[in-house]
Amino acid sequence: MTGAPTEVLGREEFRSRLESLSARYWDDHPFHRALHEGALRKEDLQLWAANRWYYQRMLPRKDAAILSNCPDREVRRQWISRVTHHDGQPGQEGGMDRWLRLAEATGLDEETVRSERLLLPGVRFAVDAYVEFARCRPWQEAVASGLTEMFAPGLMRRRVLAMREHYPWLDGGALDYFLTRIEVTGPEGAATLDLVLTHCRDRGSQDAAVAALAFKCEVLNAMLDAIDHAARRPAVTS
Ligand SMILES: O=C(O)c1cc(C(=O)O)c2c(n1)C(=O)C(=O)c1cc(C(=O)O)[nH]c1-2
Repeated sequence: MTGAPTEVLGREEFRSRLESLSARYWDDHPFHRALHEGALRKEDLQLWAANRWYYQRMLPRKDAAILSNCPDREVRRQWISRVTHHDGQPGQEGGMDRWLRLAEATGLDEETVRSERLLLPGVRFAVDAYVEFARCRPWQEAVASGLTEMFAPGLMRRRVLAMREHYPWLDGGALDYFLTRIEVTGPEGAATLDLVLTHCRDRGSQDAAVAALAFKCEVLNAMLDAIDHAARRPAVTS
């Protein structure tokens, strides 16, 4: 017999296929390595912060797209906190504000970040592809694409330690974005995994979930490729 396998994966096998994609995560990307080794110049940090701003800004819209595609009330009740985490509740600060604080600590002013003058085309294309994926694909796949969060807590912890050590000129509130995310990302990643394991019930949707997570790893790496390329560009001498 030929064709794709159709046997449904057991929960543990499905989980381990998803987790095996940690090998394609962006933790070990050369730009992250340089960031964590203290090898970045101030202007590289600025470029990184200004470009990741676009990711941060689009995350709640990505999550709102998932909500709009999801017919399951219980899932929507659970998912909506991702929108409010980044946007903030009325009158309160959200993740986007904390990211702006980090960007300002690198020496950028808020207007420069918000104007997106420093936004690289490669980062825009990658982030837009992620949001478009959430708009167009079944909600289970879009949720699965967010599973990179399973891999994020350790990376964020390492980053906070490394940034304190190597970039001590960043002021006190600069790392609040990551300190807040570290608390949230672990439980969110576990809840997302449970949703995917529960709601992808046939082999087709299980394979699609694995492919969605691989796609998301590509989105993240494409962002850093673009930033790394721009940051390391040698100065023009003539
Ligand atoms: O700093 C990081 O390395 C990192 C990675 C990721 C990720 O793995 O997608 C997210 C975040 N941070 C993050 O702060 C965040 O809010 C977030 C949301 C999502 C998502 O796909 O919905 N990923 C991530």
